[in-house]
Amino acid sequence: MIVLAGTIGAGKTSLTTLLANHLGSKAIYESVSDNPILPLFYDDPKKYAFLLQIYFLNKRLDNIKNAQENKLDVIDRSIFEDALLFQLNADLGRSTETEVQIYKSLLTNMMEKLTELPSKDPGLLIHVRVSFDTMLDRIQKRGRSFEQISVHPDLYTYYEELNKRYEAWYASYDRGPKMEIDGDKYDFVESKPAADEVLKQIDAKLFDLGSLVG
Ligand SMILES: Nc1ncnc2c1ncn2[C@@H]1O[C@H](COP(=O)(O)OP(=O)(O)OP(=O)(O)O)[C@@H](O)[C@H]1O
Repeated sequence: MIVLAGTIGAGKTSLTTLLANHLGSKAIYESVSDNPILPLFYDDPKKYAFLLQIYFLNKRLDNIKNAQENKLDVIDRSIFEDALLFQLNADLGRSTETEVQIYKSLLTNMMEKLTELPSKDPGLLIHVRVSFDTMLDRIQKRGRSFEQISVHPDLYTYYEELNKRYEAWYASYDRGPKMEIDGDKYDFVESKPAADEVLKQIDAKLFDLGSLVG
């Protein structure tokens, strides 16, 4: 399986669609509109951070189970970023260190159990890197009301810190092969040439890894 990673609004879901169409494989999405906890979390992060994390853990495990048929199936968000988001929430006082520790130990326990699956670790992780300015632009343009800084001014710090932490997170990711896409340079949603270039870069990596043969 191939997994996308990156901050809020980086374009993971769009690239998942593009890539799965290009490879002729299955795209597996985590639906935001069906998520009943997300708007509650944005309204009252302290109350709902832990519940949201458990909700996502359950969904991500489902996604991994669904992506076992074909090594080119694409998941729009990796399970490995959730701990980064949850730790940030704890550092901002929206959850406690005890909750983070319990979450991490549950995650480790569940991931150990997944050894039974043929491909529990991604064959390739693709990080879409965007600058803080691009991130803010995209969140605003997409217009999900609960994600807007104009609605929840505290989100500015949350987004800024999240964007900063992604760099270290990507550098330390070691579950398998990885690559980065420059989401500032290549607007693969708006520009067909940019989309073609990004797909070319991913194809080249998949060839190198032996996941695609020419
Ligand atoms: N572990 C988590 N903890 C808190 N919030 C999360 C977590 N995972 C996802 N979210 C929230 O869920 C929403 C969707 O996140 P995600 O980044 O997966 O999709 P997205 O913003 O639509 O990304 P893209 O535009 O790159 O497709 C965002 O509001 C994000 O903050």
